[in-house]
Amino acid sequence: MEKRFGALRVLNGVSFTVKPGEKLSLIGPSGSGKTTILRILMTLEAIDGGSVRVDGEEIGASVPGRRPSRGDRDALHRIRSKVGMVFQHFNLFPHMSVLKNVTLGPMLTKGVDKAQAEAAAVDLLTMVGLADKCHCRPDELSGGQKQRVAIARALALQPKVMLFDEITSALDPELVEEVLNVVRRLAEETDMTMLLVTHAMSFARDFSDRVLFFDGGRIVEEGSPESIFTVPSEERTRSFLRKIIASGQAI
Ligand SMILES: Nc1ncnc2c1ncn2[C@@H]1O[C@H](COP(=O)(O)OP(=O)(O)OP(=O)(O)O)[C@@H](O)[C@H]1O
Repeated sequence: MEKRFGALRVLNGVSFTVKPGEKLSLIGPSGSGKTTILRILMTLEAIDGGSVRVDGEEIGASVPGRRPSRGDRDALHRIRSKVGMVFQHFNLFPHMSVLKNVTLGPMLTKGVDKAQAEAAAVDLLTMVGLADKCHCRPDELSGGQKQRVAIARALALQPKVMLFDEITSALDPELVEEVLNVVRRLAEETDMTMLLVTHAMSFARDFSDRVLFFDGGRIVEEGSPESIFTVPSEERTRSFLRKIIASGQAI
């Protein structure tokens, strides 16, 4: 796929396939295009070249000056219904209770009735350890709790693919583990396909079946966590990891 923002070429011939159930991490320097890939998969950004296929649904590049066809819009809609995303800054609805944040999607987009949506939401909130917070509003929660609500909200739509975009970057350090534990459990206990963009290398190493290293809008190297983190073959990967280690982060 290709992606530009104005004159800036953000993704340049990026091509990869993710197997059903695979846990994939996207790592690389700031600005290398990782978040843009997740936003494309979530249908929040259009591509300028190539195509994207999610669970058999394909979308092609947008054509300047041409409105997307009905078929393109339907494919976008079907892809969106298969993909859930958790963002760095939670993006909860601030004026709604935690429970409503989780029930709204299934009720609006899947026509699930209120009682059923609430029962499912309580189960999910229990799973993320927040059953006692159902009637709180987001501003009454810590960052870690908000992020766990955001995970429950994405799961409520029963996605086949979950995208996690730097979900601990906005958290105080002591809250990071409570969120990562939820992701760890999902990775271990479900067969969802999961893509993770992260600067937390030791988590990427534990979590992933495979790691893609990006730089300058391209995949520079891909492989198992062991190969990427212990014997990277590309100098750009080695240089990136040296900087991470020099900053004091464990890998
Ligand atoms: N909506 C936008 N308009 C213009 N430029 C954008 C937009 N979104 C992203 N970019 C630019 O695209 C490039 C890639 O951004 P992206 O957020 O995908 O990188 P990233 O690898 O996720 O970086 P980080 O690790 O800092 O989040 C950056 O140069 C960024 O400034």
